[in-house]
Formats: sequence, structure tokens, C-alpha cells
Amino acid sequence: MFTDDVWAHTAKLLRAIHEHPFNVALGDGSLDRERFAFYIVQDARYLESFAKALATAAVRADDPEEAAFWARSAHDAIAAERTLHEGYIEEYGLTAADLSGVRTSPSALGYSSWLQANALSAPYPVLAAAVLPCFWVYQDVGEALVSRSSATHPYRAWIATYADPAFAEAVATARRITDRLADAADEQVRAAMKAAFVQATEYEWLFWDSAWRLEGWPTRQWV
Ligand SMILES: Cc1ncc(C[n+]2csc(CCO)c2C)c(N)n1
Repeated sequence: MFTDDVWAHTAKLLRAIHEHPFNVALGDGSLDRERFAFYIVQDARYLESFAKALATAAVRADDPEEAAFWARSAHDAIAAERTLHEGYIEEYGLTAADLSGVRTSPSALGYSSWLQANALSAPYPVLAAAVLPCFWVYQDVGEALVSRSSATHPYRAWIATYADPAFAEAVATARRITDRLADAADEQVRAAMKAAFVQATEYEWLFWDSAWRLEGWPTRQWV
């Protein structure tokens, strides 16, 4: 199956994601609030773009079941964004003025823009492959983190959202859709699907890494 193959192909990268200092610190609860808050703000921005990419997939799907799945996922991404805003952002005491003062990081902007470009101009099967790591990598990381985190863990509520059984079901559906599309695709489209899956997984690593580095814009000093 296509998704088994690309998952195996990204095994080293996935290990690097699991072992990234951000995720290690998130797992043992030692992650500092500044990095977690930075991550949450960037993720809230990312989720807005991701929801639009999913909504576009719903428009472009040639099968009504698939359209319904993407539309539901777009809704869920917006709901996740709201939860972040109402929950963690409030908990961290961030005001609307604080939030508007945080610039979207180069990596978060890169990932979001790349997804939107795929949504608008890549073949539909390539779009499915581009959004799959977002579902799958998170569920994989979430499951590993939950098994390591205690009930009193400071970030447990966040981790739990990604280890939810309903979320595992969404991963299975996204994989089924991508496999069906890969089966029907020609060699060229399949190669583009694989490249998109790998690129998105690289962006997933970069997203955590940029939060760890509190990545800003070095050019800010001149504007
Ligand atoms: C950078 C980044 N990548 C993936 C997710 C996970 N995620 C967000 S919405 C959604 C699907 C619909 O609920 C998934 C899997 C995230 N939060 N941030």
C-alpha cells in the first residue's frame, strides 16, 4: 500500500520528530511555558490555513464520502483552533493585543503557504498526500506522549486531544482515501504524492523545531 511505503520511507525523519528536544520536553512535562505558548500561537495560525486547505479538498474531491470527510476535518481543525484560543491562550494570560503582536514564524508561514498552494494548484491526489502527515504524525506523536505522561502533566490536556480514539479513526480514513487515490494514479502523480508526503513530514519536524528555537524574522531589525 502507498501509505505503508511512504511511512516506511520517512522512518528516520519520524524518529527525529519523536526524539526532538521539543517533544521530549513536552513528554516529560519540562517544556518551558514560553516555548509552549509560542508553539500554541503558531499552531492556532497554522490551523486556520490548514482548515482552508481541507475545505478546498472537500470542494475538489470526486467522491461525496471523501468530500464529507474533508469538510468534517476542516470543521474539526477550526474547533481545535478555538479550543487553543479559549483554553491555553487564556491560561497563558495572552491578550488579543499580545497575540496580534506575535508574528507568524517563517516556518509556520512556509508550511501553511505550501499547504494552501497544494490545495489550489496540485492534483487532488497530491493534496490528499500533502495533508496526510498532519493527521498521522500528530496521532503517532500524541500516542507516544500519552503513554509517557502522568495525569498531572502540565500539557496533558493538549496531548490527550491527539491520542483520542476519534482522531485515530480520522487517520485511518485519510490513509484509506490516499491509498485509493494512489492506486488509481499514474506513475508521475504517485511520485508527486510521495514527494508531497515527505515534504509535509519535513515541515512537521520544522514546525516543532521552530517553536523550540522561538523562531523569529531576523529581518525585523530593518523594518
Ligand atoms: C503543525 C501541526 N500539524 C498537525 C496538527 C494536527 N492537526 C490539527 S487539525 C487536524 C485534523 C483535523 O482535526 C490535525 C491532525 C497540528 N495541530 N499542528
